[in-house]
Amino acid sequence: MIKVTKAFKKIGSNQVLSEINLELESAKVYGFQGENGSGKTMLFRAICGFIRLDSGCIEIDDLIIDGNAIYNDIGLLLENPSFIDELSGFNNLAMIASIRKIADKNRIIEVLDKVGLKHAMNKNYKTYSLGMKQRLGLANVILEDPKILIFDEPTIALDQKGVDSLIDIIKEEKEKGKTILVSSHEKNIIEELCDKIFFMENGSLSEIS
Ligand SMILES: Nc1ncnc2c1ncn2[C@@H]1O[C@H](COP(=O)(O)OP(=O)(O)OP(=O)(O)O)[C@@H](O)[C@H]1O
Repeated sequence: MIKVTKAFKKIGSNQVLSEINLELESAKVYGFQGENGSGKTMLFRAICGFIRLDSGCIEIDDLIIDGNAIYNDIGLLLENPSFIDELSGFNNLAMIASIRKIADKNRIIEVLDKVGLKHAMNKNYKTYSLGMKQRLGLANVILEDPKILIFDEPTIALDQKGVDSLIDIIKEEKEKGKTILVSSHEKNIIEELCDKIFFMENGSLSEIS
């Protein structure tokens, strides 16, 4: 369970998160909509512990997320995932997997297959198209089977086949009991996938459905 209580963050004179309250459960998909700059990415970063709130609190499974503690069972896909140019897609994931040793070689191949990149897994990342880079980002998010999955604009640069695999992945992960957060400007994707939809505006959050 993710619990956000009165989360507040100002950067300069800009109120990027304004008294946000949220409770997110497992086995649910939550959609976040809102104009560019409305605060969706900031909220995701705060949940991951990448930015420190000015006030308020974020708790995940009773762990308070602050400068001292982060919850490490989260897979996050940010808008522009970046990997090492000179390594192949496979070796980029293998390097990441070598840190926690949760995913082995077979798991890496399995996720690359799932996102439709198996055929190109030995090619250097720098030769990947934008959509292939986004697919590798997706593979990285699910690689270690995290309990919480956050997808920030996941459809960027994906072709229809890529979008279809993304939808299948999100549905499958929900079935496995994951808590899933998705931001997208594509209304139909949000409506098809999400159990609850939130709208962000100038750092404030409201519930649409
Ligand atoms: N590194 C930063 N330093 C200062 N302000 C920032 C920084 N990153 C984002 N902001 C500001 O925080 C606010 C929220 O931005 P955020 O990236 O969360 O928007 P978003 O809803 O994710 O937008 P988009 O739909 O374009 O992805 C914006 O006003 C933005 O200008």
